[in-house]
Amino acid sequence: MKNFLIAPSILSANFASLGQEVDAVLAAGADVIHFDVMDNHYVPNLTIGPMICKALRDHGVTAPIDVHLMVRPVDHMINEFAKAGATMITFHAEASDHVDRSLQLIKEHGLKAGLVFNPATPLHHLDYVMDKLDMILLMSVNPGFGGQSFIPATLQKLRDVRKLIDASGRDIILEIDGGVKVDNIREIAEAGADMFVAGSAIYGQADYKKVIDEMRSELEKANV
Ligand SMILES: O=C(CO)[C@@H](O)[C@H](O)COP(=O)(O)O
Repeated sequence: MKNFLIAPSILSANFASLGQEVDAVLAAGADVIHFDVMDNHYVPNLTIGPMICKALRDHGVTAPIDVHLMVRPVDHMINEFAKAGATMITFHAEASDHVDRSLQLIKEHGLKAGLVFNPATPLHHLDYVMDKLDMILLMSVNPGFGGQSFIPATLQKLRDVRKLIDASGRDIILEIDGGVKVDNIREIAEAGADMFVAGSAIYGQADYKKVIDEMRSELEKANV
């Protein structure tokens, strides 16, 4: 089976006990912690910053932390999250004045770097930077909130990006975020995704292990 990664989004966790919420999804079999950073400027919501990322590291979290920056500008936050213990950092191309420089900055910190595309953002931002990407994150909802429905047009976009990645010959993770559930994860995998962010589908259930196991068993059936 392909190396699929399941990344619970802590946006849907209980922030009053975040350390335990992260421990619980990792014990339940999650591969990566997805960390949504919103600034009430690039997106109409305000969430968590580098202090919380560092607090999770200090709490003892050793799993990869995937920081999704929904902020404008991005470079200062890249530096702060690198210090705070991020493993990978993605940002929206239109939120950076200098996309190539921001990608380089992430790489200089020794972290995985990626670009994020909103549902209607065209893929031309990939031109000329494929060689600097470790990940590409496609949003399958408009960013800002958990609990939205998967936008079906994203399936074709996944197929298009999968072709670009395969043609590049590079080992770039294709990440999908928004409305991922047990009942659509297989189709999303078949469209080309490797890494699956799921917030409400996991944290909205009492038994995190049961959902993650169900997701994995759907992924095992994927024809890829
Ligand atoms: O970045 C975002 C929203 O902007 C996501 O990471 C959501 O947190 C995903 O939540 P669900 O759609 O899985 O509930």
